[in-house]
Amino acid sequence: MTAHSLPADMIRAPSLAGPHAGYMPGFGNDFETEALPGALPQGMNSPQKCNYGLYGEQLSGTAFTAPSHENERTWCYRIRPSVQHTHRFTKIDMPHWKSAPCIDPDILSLGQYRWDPLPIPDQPLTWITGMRTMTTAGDVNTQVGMASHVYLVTQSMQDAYFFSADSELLVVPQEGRLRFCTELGVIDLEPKEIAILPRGLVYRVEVLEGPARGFVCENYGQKFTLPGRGPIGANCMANPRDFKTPVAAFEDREVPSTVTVKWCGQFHETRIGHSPLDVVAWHGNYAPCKYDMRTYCPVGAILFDHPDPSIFTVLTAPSGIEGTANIDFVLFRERWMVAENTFRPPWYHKNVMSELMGNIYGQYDAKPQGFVPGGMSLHNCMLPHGPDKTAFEGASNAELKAEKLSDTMSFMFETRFPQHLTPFAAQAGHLQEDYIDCWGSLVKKFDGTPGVK
Ligand SMILES: O=C(O)Cc1cc(O)ccc1O
Ligand SMILES: [Fe+2]
Repeated sequence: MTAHSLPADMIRAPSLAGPHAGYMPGFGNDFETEALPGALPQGMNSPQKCNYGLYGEQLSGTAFTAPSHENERTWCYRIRPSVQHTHRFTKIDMPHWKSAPCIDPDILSLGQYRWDPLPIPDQPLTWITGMRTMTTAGDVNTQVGMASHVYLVTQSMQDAYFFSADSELLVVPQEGRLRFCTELGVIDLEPKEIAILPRGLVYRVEVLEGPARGFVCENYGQKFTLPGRGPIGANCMANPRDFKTPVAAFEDREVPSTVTVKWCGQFHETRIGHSPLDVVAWHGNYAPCKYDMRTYCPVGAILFDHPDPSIFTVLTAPSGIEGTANIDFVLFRERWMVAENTFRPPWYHKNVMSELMGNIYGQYDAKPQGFVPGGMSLHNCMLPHGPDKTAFEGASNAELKAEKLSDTMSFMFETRFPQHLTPFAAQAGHLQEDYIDCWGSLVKKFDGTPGVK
């Protein structure tokens, strides 16, 4: 038997050309792809015998009976069925990867918080051991809410694989380049891109350029989807064709390996004698993808006022309450500011939703200092926030000519649930103890007399 190891001997479907040869365009499309000719059954899912001696297996991402437009599943044709990749589990400790509910009565999550970038430590850290949970919200057992993490990765996973039964992972790199070798193909990821790794998908993470740091939104609930654009129409914001799903690629490798599974907030390990990335062909709409945020087409104020930041939603994960997301992923990227007679930065705000922000690069308009690349902030449910003193005074007195906000990319994970700080986030040396002082020097201008102050 020949051994095909990823990425050196990666087997690609030969039919795709162009700059994205390893990827297929579209969001949630019904894709089909095969790494060996004729491996994918045509016209049916379950032939009596599959070509190449492959096993047919369905991966269900939604309930069988979910409405057709939301129903997601993928048919995999693989060297071994998954039951041979995951059995006889042993519980293992992963002390820094927490799940909701993770509420410590001694930790005050009520507040506005900001963190400097997490320093990358000297010790070797993989995708699993390098995950540092900052906040949790909702409940992993009832499949509502989310967790936010920072990943610090210095080492590739070797003969080691992972899947989360708890969650879909939205990955937002900030530094370094990673390769996700998944059951359904290979995704290379770098800053300015994001990836979505579906619940249950098995993968290994390699470091292409390290160290790697970034943010993860772990979504316990319904899958991320594109927001409705309403009157904006059929174009702009995130366009479906800019999402890229990898073509089929497989490994036929017989080596002692481990599979780590996250299940109901706990970690378990299973030992097997081969690579589980053995899907030779697949078809369906439940698959990983990546998206280049430079293709996000922002729509905003072209005459006056500052619209709600929901105008910049890239992806939304519904909660079951219409218009009230389990999670919105919102992008603040470079754009023109042209609004007349307007205070242009984000306004002061109290929000029923809780807002966790991260800076990928550059300067965020509401916080010219302190919110730095790799840093994060949390404005929890109904906790006031807004421009700091410098941003307020600057924007209140600026000449309102057309201005390009260049060299800037920040994002927000916004959830309907309060977010609770983990012990790590509350005690970390990179927590900025003086964050709230950024509003302390805002002066009272009101003196009872009319007129612009
Ligand atoms: O800066 C923030 O915290 C997020 C935010 C963005 C925006 O455009 C309006 C309000 C708001 O809170
Ligand atoms: Fe806000």
